[in-house]
Amino acid sequence: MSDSLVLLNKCEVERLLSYDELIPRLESAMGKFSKRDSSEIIQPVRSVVPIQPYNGFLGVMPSYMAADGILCTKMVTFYQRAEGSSLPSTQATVLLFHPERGHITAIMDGEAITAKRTAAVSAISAKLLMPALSEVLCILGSGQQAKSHYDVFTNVFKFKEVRIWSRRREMAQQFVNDLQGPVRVCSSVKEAVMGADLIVTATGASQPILFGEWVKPGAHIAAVGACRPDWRELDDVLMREAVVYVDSREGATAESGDIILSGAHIFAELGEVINGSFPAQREKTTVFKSLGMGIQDAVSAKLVLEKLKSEH
Ligand SMILES: NC(=O)C1=CN([C@@H]2O[C@H](COP(=O)(O)OP(=O)(O)OC[C@H]3O[C@@H](n4cnc5c(N)ncnc54)[C@H](O)[C@@H]3O)[C@@H](O)[C@H]2O)C=CC1
Ligand SMILES: O=C(O)C1=NCCCC1
Repeated sequence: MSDSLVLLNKCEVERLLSYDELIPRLESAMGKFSKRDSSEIIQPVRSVVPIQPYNGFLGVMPSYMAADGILCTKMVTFYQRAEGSSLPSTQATVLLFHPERGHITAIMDGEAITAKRTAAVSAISAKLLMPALSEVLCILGSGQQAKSHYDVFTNVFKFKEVRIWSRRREMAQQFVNDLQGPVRVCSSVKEAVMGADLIVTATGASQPILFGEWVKPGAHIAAVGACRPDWRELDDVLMREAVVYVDSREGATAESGDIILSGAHIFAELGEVINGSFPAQREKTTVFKSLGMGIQDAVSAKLVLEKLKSEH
């Protein structure tokens, strides 16, 4: 393959990015990030431009991973869409640069990267934090993230039961109709989460939808939505009673309404558990508050490019 600019669309990125290869790379990158060695990784907190009239925002997510030779940025927009809108809520493009020369080497779709790397990171949190015997998976939401989370969780783990809830029952039913495996559609969040061992919250909610009183003690919650300082998915009871893990302390304290507004204490970053500097308190109720990190996009994009090059 020559050194010319690589352009990749969503189908190509989806094809080239496998969870098997992505998960170990994300674990390694998050472990390194949590060591805070700026000669290894530079990743500022996401710059966010609110687009108030349309309930959206533009996020810019640069990162530099010196030892891995990755210089990258993602540009992502997120809009709170009306139910049933044909437009995607999350849209993104990832740029890779030549770290030494500074020119752009690849421009690729970031929607598939965002869907897969977010779900893969939640799978890492589940691997470390969900109860040792986890039989019931519950997903709240039926959009892009719900789908990628369903895919990775049912591939990596074995559940006896999978449940889904979505604001409109027909959206949850549609989600299930498009799948192979058995999934129970639930009529309320309470019905969906009671007794669940692993709960994924992947909604566009800005007010709490998941209440601590419904959550089984010891369950693990991978909280993916509510990525603005005034948005919530989880209530104060859950946030204060659970052991809270985050992807980045700086990101979580700047962007997570669930953390900022509840006053919850952040116990550790996932990377600190991966490093062994903080324990995985699997026997307790745990929340992993995910906001998304530039380095997750960077290692995903690098993997996509490596896979492409290996085919030529
Ligand atoms: N942590 C991370 O790294 C990332 C987080 N996200 C966040 O994940 C969430 C889901 O994103 P996508 O799946 O791309 O969006 P989507 O639009 O495809 O799906 C959103 C789902 O949330 C539901 N929903 C919307 N408003 C709701 C409300 N008020 N109450 C209950 N349910 C509601 C919709 O019915 C839909 O099922 C968003 O909050 C997004 O910002 C997205 C990308 C990465
Ligand atoms: O990390 C990301 O990418 C995103 N996080 C929050 C919502 C928009 C996309």
